[in-house]
Amino acid sequence: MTWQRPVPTIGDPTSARERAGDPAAWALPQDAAGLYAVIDARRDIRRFRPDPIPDEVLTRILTAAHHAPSVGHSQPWRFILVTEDATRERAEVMADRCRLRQAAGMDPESARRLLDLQLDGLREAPVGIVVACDRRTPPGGVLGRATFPDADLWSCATAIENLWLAARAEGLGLGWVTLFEPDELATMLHLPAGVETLGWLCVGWPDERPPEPGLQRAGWSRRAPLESVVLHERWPEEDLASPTDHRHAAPRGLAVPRIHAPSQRHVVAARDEADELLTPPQSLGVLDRVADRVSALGPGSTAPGTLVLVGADHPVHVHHISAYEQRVTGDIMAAAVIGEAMGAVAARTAGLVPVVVDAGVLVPVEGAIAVRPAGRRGDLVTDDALEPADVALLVDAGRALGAAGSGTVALGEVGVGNTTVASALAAGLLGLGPDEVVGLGAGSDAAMVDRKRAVVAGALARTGVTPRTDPLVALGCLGGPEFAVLTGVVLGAAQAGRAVILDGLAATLPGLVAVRLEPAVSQYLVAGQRSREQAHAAVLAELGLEPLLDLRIRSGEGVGACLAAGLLASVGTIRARTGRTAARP
Ligand SMILES: Cc1cc2ncn([C@H]3O[C@H](COP(=O)(O)O)[C@@H](O)[C@H]3O)c2cc1C
Ligand SMILES: O=C(O)c1cccnc1
Repeated sequence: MTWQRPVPTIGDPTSARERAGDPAAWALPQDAAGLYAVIDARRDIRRFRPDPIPDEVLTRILTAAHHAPSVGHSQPWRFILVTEDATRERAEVMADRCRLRQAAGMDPESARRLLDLQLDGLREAPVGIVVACDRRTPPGGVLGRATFPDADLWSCATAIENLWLAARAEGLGLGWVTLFEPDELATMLHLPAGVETLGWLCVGWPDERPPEPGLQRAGWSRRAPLESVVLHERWPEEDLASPTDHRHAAPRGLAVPRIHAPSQRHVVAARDEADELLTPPQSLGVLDRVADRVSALGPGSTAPGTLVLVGADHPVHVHHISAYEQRVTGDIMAAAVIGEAMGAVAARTAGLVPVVVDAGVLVPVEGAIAVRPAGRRGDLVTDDALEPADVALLVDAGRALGAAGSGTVALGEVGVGNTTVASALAAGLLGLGPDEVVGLGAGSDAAMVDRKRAVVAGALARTGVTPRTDPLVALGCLGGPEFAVLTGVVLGAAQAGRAVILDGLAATLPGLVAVRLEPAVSQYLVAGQRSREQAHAAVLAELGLEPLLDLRIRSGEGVGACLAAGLLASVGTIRARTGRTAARP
């Protein structure tokens, strides 16, 4: 039956249905015209009347500044109000010194114009507002600053713009002066280390009412046409110095057909639908985020599909980097064929069909799909893992496997010694050192961990793989057959519109390789779990994925991915069966 929608009494009362019905209803039509008029009429004011600014007006414009956006809501701005004559006079002297110094380095015409610029506002304006940014919180501690450490300064700049527009609406003039040595200004105002200024704002009743920007009227510069600053899709080719100017060189080698992310329309539709359930929006947390993304792939996309379990042996085993003999790989694969390996059992338990692929197990696995490399196999330290032709072949075979079937695709791997391979590949793809990637695998002791690190270091030194290396080349140098086949599985599944559920480290790296080849693949990836392997967290972070399970799983074989697939399927069922709500009649 249909239930009345529970409307929250706090926060956002609107429903997805209302928002879909009138996406523009958030507008403030009665205010928009005024806002545009103020933006248009804002000027940099350099001449001021000495009349005081009423306190309530000053408070209003400072409030507008304080309501600016800030990175991670850090509110790093500080507004130092300067009214003492002595300080304002010293500031003017400081600015004059800078002006002369800067003019000395200019051509005579530009210098003359700079010298003609009015700076008297520093002394004339009744209030100086020095905007300072308190940068003493380390960037990593502020949401959004770890990646853009200067975002705190930009936040302060947005506060200045708010202040400026509010001042203009009040009829006040504002001039932003940056002709200072920042340290000199900071010293004068006793700013502590770690607090930076963005300059001095002269604020007061204007003694000029310029209809156009002063520098434009003075012939200094003109407003560029809008078309010259709005670019479409990417930086124009003709402006790049050389083809190698691209920061991300297109991967060469295998031609990969383009994969498209699900359309934004479908993503929003999936979220709209979830919003009508008789539960608070996004109440299932990470599961809801993942289910929204997967549901956008179409009906049945959260249903359990297949576990593609790929096994291979590794020449790197000669370096004594696994606690187990190589023949274990074949045993586990044989058990998988008859449904007794843990991964195969986990798949069946979650309603997934196991597909067992022999990608180069020492002794061929009877009953498995054979996709075995034909060429040389190397130990990473003295030779590449795979020849390029085999990489291409294995990726292509994986593609077909990923595309076959419906519902989710879970990734699984078996390969004694492959956590060493996975660590080397992770180090190459992420630019990390051996200490940051090597983990315990199926059970290493300290001496074995040391050998694993030495192998990774040797492999990196020999191949020189970096995050810029063509990812397929990296697979050949540092990967292995199961990594190549699973990369193809990811590409094929994404192309077929199926969600891919990643497992542990070795069954997550193929997701990263595929994303490097085709960025849109990321929209199809689900992190099933975060395993115990050291590098796994870094790889998931690079993919921007939050795992569904974080249980220190170290089974490999796709067990974690299958458990997560079951969870995701449950969420699909829960969503399908939970009552729908409607707006109040
Ligand atoms: C009985 C057994 C079953 C496994 N199933 C998966 N793995 C897991 O451990 C192996 C990688 O660890 P390392 O790099 O330390 O050798 C891979 O086969 C992986 O899937 C297994 C390991 C063992 C021993
Ligand atoms: O991270 C994993 O998936 C893992 C860890 C140990 C052994 N095999 C796999």
